[in-house]
Amino acid sequence: MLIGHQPPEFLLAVEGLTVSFDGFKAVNDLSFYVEENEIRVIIGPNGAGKTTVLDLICGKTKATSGAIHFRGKDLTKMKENEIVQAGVGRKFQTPSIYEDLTVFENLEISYPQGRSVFGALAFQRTATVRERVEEVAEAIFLKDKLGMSADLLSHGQKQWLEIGMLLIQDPDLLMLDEPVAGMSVSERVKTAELLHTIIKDRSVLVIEHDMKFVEDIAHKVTVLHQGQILSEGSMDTVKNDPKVIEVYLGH
Ligand SMILES: Nc1ncnc2c1ncn2[C@@H]1O[C@H](COP(=O)(O)OP(=O)(O)OP(=O)(O)O)[C@@H](O)[C@H]1O
Repeated sequence: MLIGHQPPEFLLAVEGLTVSFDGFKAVNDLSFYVEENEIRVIIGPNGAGKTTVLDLICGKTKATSGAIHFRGKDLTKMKENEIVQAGVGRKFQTPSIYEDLTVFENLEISYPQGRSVFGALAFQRTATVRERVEEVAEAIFLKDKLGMSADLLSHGQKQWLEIGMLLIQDPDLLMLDEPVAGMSVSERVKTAELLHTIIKDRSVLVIEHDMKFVEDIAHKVTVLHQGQILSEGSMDTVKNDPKVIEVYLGH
């Protein structure tokens, strides 16, 4: 080894990850590495294993073999709640916000301190919590909607609110499954802006089919096919890769 040469520091190192469902390998000996402050996008045809990869990272699905290193821990050995505590936040495709609460209350109950033994809603509204709620609301473009009942938000605003509910927990890795599905063009542009702002303090792993959006956000793209990497690199590299055109982009 060269003197003074440091191995690169990855926030997330997925190594040899495999999961079999009744003998079918949905993810097959997969390895990829995400750096600090990186926006990584996973693309690929239907059934490629994209959602399963996020399920494995957040502990919803248990790996058959392989490792997922995150901040010195192997996530494959941890329970879902421990993985959240370790700093991994995951947003699913459908927003799961509390429709009958206001935007403020949705953010407030997601503040980590809210999950105390006294119950999520009973804790005191400290100045710190209010400040943090306002800061997050501003980032997700909902500062002027804090008092609004969440059921009155547009679909895109509900998606942002859910991202906000994860951001308030300050995860080091935020995983988003098709965050701009169903959003208007202007909402997509603002979501790209939001992701570029929030990676100052974290990395983001996104599954997405909207290639314009991928182009706007991705530092690096991983193309999955049949549970394995078909191609990886910059958007330019992967979109000009004949293998990617053949199995995905050409359709
Ligand atoms: N719990 C499970 N049991 C059995 N098979 C599963 C399970 N979860 C996923 N699969 C299968 O694994 C494969 C990969 O599914 P996955 O949802 O990860 O694909 P995807 O790339 O996210 O697809 P899409 O773009 O359609 O969401 C599919 O063939 C799916 O049917």
